[in-house]
This record gives sequence, C-alpha cells and structure tokens, in this order.
Amino acid sequence: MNFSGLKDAGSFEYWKKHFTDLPADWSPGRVITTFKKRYLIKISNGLVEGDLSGRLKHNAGSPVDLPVVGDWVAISGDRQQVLIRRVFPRKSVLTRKTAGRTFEKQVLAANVDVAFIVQALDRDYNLNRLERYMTVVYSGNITPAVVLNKVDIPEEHEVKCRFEEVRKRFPETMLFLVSALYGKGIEEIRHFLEPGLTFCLVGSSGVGKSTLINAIAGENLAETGDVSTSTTKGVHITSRRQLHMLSNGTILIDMPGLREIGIADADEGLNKTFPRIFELAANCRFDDCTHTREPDCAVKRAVNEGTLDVRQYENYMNLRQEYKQYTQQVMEKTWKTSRK
Ligand SMILES: Nc1nc2c(ncn2[C@@H]2O[C@H](COP(=O)(O)OP(=O)(O)OP(=O)(O)O)[C@@H](O)[C@H]2O)c(=O)[nH]1
Ligand SMILES: [Zn+2]
Repeated sequence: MNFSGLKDAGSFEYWKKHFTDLPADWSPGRVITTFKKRYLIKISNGLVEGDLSGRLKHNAGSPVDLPVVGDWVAISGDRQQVLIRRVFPRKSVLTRKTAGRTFEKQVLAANVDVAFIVQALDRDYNLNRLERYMTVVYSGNITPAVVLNKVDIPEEHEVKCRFEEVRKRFPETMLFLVSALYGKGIEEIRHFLEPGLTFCLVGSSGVGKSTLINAIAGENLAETGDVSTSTTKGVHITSRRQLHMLSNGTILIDMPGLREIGIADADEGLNKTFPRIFELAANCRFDDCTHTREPDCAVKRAVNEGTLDVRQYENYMNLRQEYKQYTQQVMEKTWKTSRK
C-alpha cells in the first residue's frame, strides 16, 4: 500500500504493518469527518468523498464497527465513486454511552493520542466531571491533558486555587491555564503539540473548544468547518466532529460540546483516574471488595481516617456503579438476543 503523501494526516507506522496484503487497487486514507452516511477522507493526494462498501456495511456487527473521524481506512475506486472497504484496527477510541436511557456505546473519535479535557473557569468548572472525562479518556487508551480555560474571568486567587486543586488531584497530567479569547497560555499548548500526533478537544458546550482550536491554529478553522473545497467538489461540511491538519503537522480533532458523557468502558480508566483507590484496594481483605460494607476494607478505612478525600471516594463509587449498570445491561441484551 502506498502511504506516501499521507504524512500530514498523522503517523501511520502503526497501521502499515497490519495492511501489507491488501488488493493492489486499494489505498489508505484517514477519515476527516462524517456527514449523513458519507465520509470525507484524506488520501495521499487530496481529499475524497466516499461511501461504505456493501460488504463493510453487511459485516459490521454494530455501529461501533463503522468508520468515525480519525479512523484509518482502505478505500477503492476513483473520484467518481470511492468506497471504504475496511476500517484499520484502532489504536485508541473515545467512546461514551449514548445519552438517555439506552445502553448503546458510541465511538466519537478514533486513533487519538492526546485528549485535551477543557473546562472553563466559570460555572463549568467541576472536579467530578473532570474525573469522569479522565476515566473515559484513559479507558480509550488516550493520554489526557487538562485545559482550564477562561482564566480571564475569575479573580486571580480563584484561578490559583483551581490550578492547585487539579494539580494535586492529577499530578502526572499536563495542565494548562488558558484564555483562548485573549491568547493567554496558547504558546504553551502549541509547544506541547507534536507533529504526527492526533489531539482532540473534549468538554461541555461553551467551554471554548472552538475558540481554542482557532487560537492554536492561528486561523478560523473551527467556526465554519470548511475544508478545501477545490478538492472536495465544493462539499460544505457542517459537522463539528472534524479532523484539522495544522501547518506544523499536528492533527486536531474538534468535538461538539457533550451534554452527557456516560461511562461505557471503564475498568482501566477508573484505575488510572483513581490510582490511590486502586492502590488501597489491593489491601482490602476481599479481592472483590465493593468498598461499601465489607470488613477490613482499606478504601473505607482511608476515608474514615481522612487520608482519602470522601468526595473523591463518592465520585469513584458513582462512576463504578454506572459502569457496572452498563455492563449488566449489555449482558442482558446479549443474553436476550442469543435466545431469540
Ligand atoms: N471570557 C472568555 N470567553 C471565552 C474564552 N474562550 C471562549 N470564550 C467564549 O465562550 C463562548 C463559547 O466558546 P466556543 O469556543 O464556541 O465554545 P465550544 O466549547 O466550542 O462550544 P460548543 O461548540 O457548544 O461545544 C464564546 O462566546 C467565546 O467567545 C476565554 O478564554 N475567555
Ligand atoms: Zn474495599
């Protein structure tokens, strides 16, 4: 397969090895955005629009198997009709349980290296929600970084306080204090970006993700979502889930504000987000301790002794419960389907 000319769509070394024996007329590409049932794909010499091949649609076990922004795919055809033949194995995924009472898993983006979790230092700031996002990001095999935006709004001491709070909770995680609107902290973020890697921005609506993308890129990328129309036959993209290729070789994926990000995959994510609880749990008397009523529970003991923040414990228990509910529902659904 010819990967040359795709460097600006991200590092593809990982996928190269998986796809050495594909038909000669297939070529690689990366999904830039999806709209309705069509896909915009970056290929070695430009952008093309494509559909799913019948076989790919037919073989997809669930919507999770269909391409999303960031996916590396194999395509065939010419510019008249491009078909996506295969989705390459994903290195990482940003997933969530879909909003509402359904228990569907939704893949929001694939092959993201680093996720900037953006919170605004106005009413949006919430440590519990930050832990929720951390869990989702870690679970998807993505490295988190935290951006506290709108530092121009609160008093200086409040900014400092929030900074310390997040730093203390996540000492290993990159943390940026930013005012996207006034350009503060943008240079630090640019410095952190790495050519070839894929970054995405997640966070609630209105925290300033689009403003931040534009500030980082130094141009208005996120507002209109336009892509080079000369190579896409004038397609106008309105999707907010879009991959931008910056001039320094970094890839940035813009995400719409998420009202709700339910926990779908979490085991690893919870352990990484709450490493202290994970460590403590190793000393509980029972291996399957639920850290509620069992005797000799090291987690509860730490809460009672004041060495583990009770708020952190409660948030952990909530997220864990949510994850359990999700897996239970999935199991029930699978069981019902298998009996049909
Ligand atoms: N004061 C202040 N306002 C900001 C800052 N960054 C963004 N805003 C404002 O916050 C509002 C929302 O910004 P957006 O960039 O659209 O937020 P978003 O996260 O992309 O929102 P969604 O598109 O709904 O997901 C706009 O009015 C911005 O001008 C900042 O650093 N300081
Ligand atoms: Zn326990």
